Amino acid sequence: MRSANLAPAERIIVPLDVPTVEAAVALIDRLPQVTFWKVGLELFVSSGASVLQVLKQRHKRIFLDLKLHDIPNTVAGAAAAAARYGVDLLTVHATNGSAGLATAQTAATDAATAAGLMPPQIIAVTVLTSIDARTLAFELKVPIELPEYALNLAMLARDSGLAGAVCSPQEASQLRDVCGRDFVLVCPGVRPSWAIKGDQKRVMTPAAALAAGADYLVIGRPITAAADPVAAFERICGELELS
Ligand SMILES: O=c1ccn([C@@H]2O[C@H](COP(=O)(O)O)[C@@H](O)[C@H]2O)c(=O)[nH]1
Repeated sequence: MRSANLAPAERIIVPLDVPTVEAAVALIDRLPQVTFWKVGLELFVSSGASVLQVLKQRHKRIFLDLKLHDIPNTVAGAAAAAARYGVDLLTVHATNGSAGLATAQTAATDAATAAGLMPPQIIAVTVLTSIDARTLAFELKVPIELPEYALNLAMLARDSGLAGAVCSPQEASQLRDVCGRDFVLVCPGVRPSWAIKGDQKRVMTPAAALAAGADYLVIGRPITAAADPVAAFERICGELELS
């Protein structure tokens, strides 16, 4: 999934972080200009896969953000099941290690091919954007600097055959330089200057994130929790077009 010729609006992935499929459909229909939606843990756990069908019917691209993390056999089974839904992107944690990452990609590719579908691009979550350097060092006891740790995890994903990584835009430039132009970088932790950070710790503005090398920006609450989500989405697109 090369992203070279995409318009700014096509680079924005909006998460459906809502508790019911009805709320998800309302959001999808309120924002017809959004081409790429993310289904994450809240909606998938509450409502299962039905929303994926809704998105398919509306010809939307789908990022299934389940952040799979388990032993290789279990991750492979879940990745294969996800691939049979015909999703475009799927997440696993890079900390699965190389065996789990490689098995997930193979299982997803085999399952999609057997079903006559395009295989999903599997991308590895490096360091959650809600984690700051202090938490990484003092709670998680990771003994190297956060940017170096994120880079190591991205390289592990690349060397295990994955298509890309999820990272903070603060690490995007370094990951782009090392992992190459074709490695897909998906960045949450994106906040326009006028939005609040909430629980996100390692943030950048949308324009700065794209300039740093992100292919896709995951932008949720600044759009979905805005009084006028359509105006918020258009404002971000306008800022990206000016940059
Ligand atoms: O490191 C990560 C990985 C995934 N996410 C997901 O992205 C969105 C961000 O939503 P906002 O409302 O823009 O904060 C959310 O669905 C997370 O699960 C992330 O934030 N950080």
